[in-house]
Amino acid sequence: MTSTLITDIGELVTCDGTGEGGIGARSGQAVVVEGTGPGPGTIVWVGPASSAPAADEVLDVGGRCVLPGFVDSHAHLVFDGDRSAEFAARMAGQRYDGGGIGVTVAATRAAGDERLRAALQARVAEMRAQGTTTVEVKSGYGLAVEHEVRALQLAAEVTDEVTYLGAHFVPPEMREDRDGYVDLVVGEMLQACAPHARWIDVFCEPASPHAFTGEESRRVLAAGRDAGLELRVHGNQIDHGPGVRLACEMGAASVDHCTYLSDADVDALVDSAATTTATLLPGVEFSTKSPYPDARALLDAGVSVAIASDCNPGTCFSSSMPFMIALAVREMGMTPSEAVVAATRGGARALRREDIGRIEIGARADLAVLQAPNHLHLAYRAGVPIARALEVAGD
Ligand SMILES: N=CN[C@@H](CCC(=O)O)C(=O)O
Ligand SMILES: [Zn+2]
Repeated sequence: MTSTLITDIGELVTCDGTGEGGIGARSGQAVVVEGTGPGPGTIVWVGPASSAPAADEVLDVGGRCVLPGFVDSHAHLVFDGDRSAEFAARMAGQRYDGGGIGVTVAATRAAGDERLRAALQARVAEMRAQGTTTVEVKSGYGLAVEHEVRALQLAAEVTDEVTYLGAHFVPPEMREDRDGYVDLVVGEMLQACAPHARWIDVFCEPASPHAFTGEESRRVLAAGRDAGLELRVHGNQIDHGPGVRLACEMGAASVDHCTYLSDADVDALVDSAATTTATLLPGVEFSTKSPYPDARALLDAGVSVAIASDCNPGTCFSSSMPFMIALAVREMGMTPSEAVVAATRGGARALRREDIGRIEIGARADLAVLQAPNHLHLAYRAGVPIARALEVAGD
């Protein structure tokens, strides 16, 4: 067991629920971490630097800001292929309708295991280099039994938060038999995939011919729950629809996107705030030229809000949680404190995790450090790589 005392912290952002937006930011603090390595240690002490206990090692962070590592609770990282031309077309006015998923499915199916693994590992490393210490990873670009299982197995090599998303898109070979594809997703594919996943997700979007209706989504989620998986939903991304209310009704941990919300959707999110988090993905609005959801109104109404990257080749090929924080502040009406909390403790809540997303005694020592004195710089210095995961001896 090695203990490490982290000292000379400019601002310690605990996200402990106190202070403006729950940021729990304090100066003059120190943190002690204990670990046996490999893997993250545990936070064993937090308090005034003047009364810090002795430790085996001292890590002087030189007046920088220390905060919980970002919890990116929505990402699609197992894929091959390039869709940059689709992005350029959208910037020229084309609307996103989900059809491009088929391009990624073809490329991903054709890729060898080693190629997919290397790409996945590089994406996770890219995230860590920007301060993300937990990421959820979905399947959904295989859409055939062996390809979905392969994606989940690869995802499990890099995270515990693995999500089965067979209901991402109706693949081309099943286009004439949608019902048959849903049968597969809730039948043989689910049986093969459930042992490799914690979560099940569905792209509930009746506005897209490529995605799933409310009733199809209900079937997928119910089958997943029966198979022991917990629920997440892609909802209300392209247009108004049933996704948000379905997620709330079925007790999903998170409903993600929430771009188009009716008053009834907001009411459902308020009523379900103890169970269901609205995970906002502002990089998608940026990359699809869509309207940003009104996070201010959701927070004021009492909705549980997280922000995540949705890193994927179609709607947002950015892995940067600092960029998402900057967008949340600039475009969605969140204060800098609220955005940081939504990217840490909020993401943890969307994953039903209490051991991450906060700096408290007993939490995992998943920490990030900023090349800056305080958290305001995350949005203030948008586009500048000031955040990174903090490596602590004993980890
Ligand atoms: N909308 C569904 N899934 C992804 C996009 C997938 C893609 O276009 O490749 C999303 O979360 O935005
Ligand atoms: Zn997604």
